[in-house]
Amino acid sequence: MNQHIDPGTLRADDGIERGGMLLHVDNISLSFGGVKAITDVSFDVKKGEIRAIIGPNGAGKTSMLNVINGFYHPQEGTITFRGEKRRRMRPHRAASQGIARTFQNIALFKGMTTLDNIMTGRMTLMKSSMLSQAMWWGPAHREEIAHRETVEKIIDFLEIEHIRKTPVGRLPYGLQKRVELGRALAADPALLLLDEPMAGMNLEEKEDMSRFVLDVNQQFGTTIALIEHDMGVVMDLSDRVVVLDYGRKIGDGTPDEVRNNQAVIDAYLGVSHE
Ligand SMILES: Nc1ncnc2c1ncn2[C@@H]1O[C@H](COP(=O)(O)OP(=O)(O)OP(=O)(O)O)[C@@H](O)[C@H]1O
Repeated sequence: MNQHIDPGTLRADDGIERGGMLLHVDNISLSFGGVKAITDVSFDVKKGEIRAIIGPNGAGKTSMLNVINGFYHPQEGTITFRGEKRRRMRPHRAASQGIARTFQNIALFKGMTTLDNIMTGRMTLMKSSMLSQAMWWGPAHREEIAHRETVEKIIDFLEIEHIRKTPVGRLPYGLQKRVELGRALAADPALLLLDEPMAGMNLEEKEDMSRFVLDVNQQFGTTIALIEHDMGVVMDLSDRVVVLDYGRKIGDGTPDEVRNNQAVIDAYLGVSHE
């Protein structure tokens, strides 16, 4: 059984009510040379919800996550996060503002243990200087103990105590994905971006991961935006779904609304756009 984590150990309340607007994506367009990855896309993410971004291959989903976390800078449009309209910024700023993400291809330190990988997720929250951290001195010592406690709670929550000392490169794929979720969670995100969290998983691993994503959302109250190809998972997990096709938004609504949207059905059946 999952241990309940006291949200008080996590990020301070940002004043946005559950259901209030956490993120606005407004009229975003992004090109790479002549390739238009995203064209005039707008949507929002409400605090506390699970928001899926779906669409066929090459629809612009990963590009959109990269715009949200500051990795790509769109030519047009604006991102407003927690009421603040963003100017150009780097991903580490997004992390310190409370946006964390996982990647399509796992991006963990393979030679490091589960515990150390998850600990790296707390780096952006560490206040003591690099020097005092390196010397394990005074405030740095106390700070590390506090961070370590939170990391241990995350390890309990994700039921990975048995692999806490195992180098992640030795773990099966499904567990590596879970460690990556743990590392993102350790950053104490206000918005958690998951890029295909179930990709490459077998049915049992998918069920486990779905349960953890739901538990993170419900027990931590973390807002989640996820890309996922498995429609069963998307329809089960999400509160609302935005659908992209060839870089444009073609649908937006509850899973039922999206399922019955003719443009979405056509896109998935490969109906011509000419
Ligand atoms: N760094 C880049 N340089 C050039 N083109 C890019 C770059 N990133 C994405 N693209 C192009 O932008 C378009 C959208 O790609 P993106 O990876 O965002 O789609 P996706 O919906 O995530 O696809 P998939 O489901 O296959 O991962 C594609 O045509 C892709 O080739």
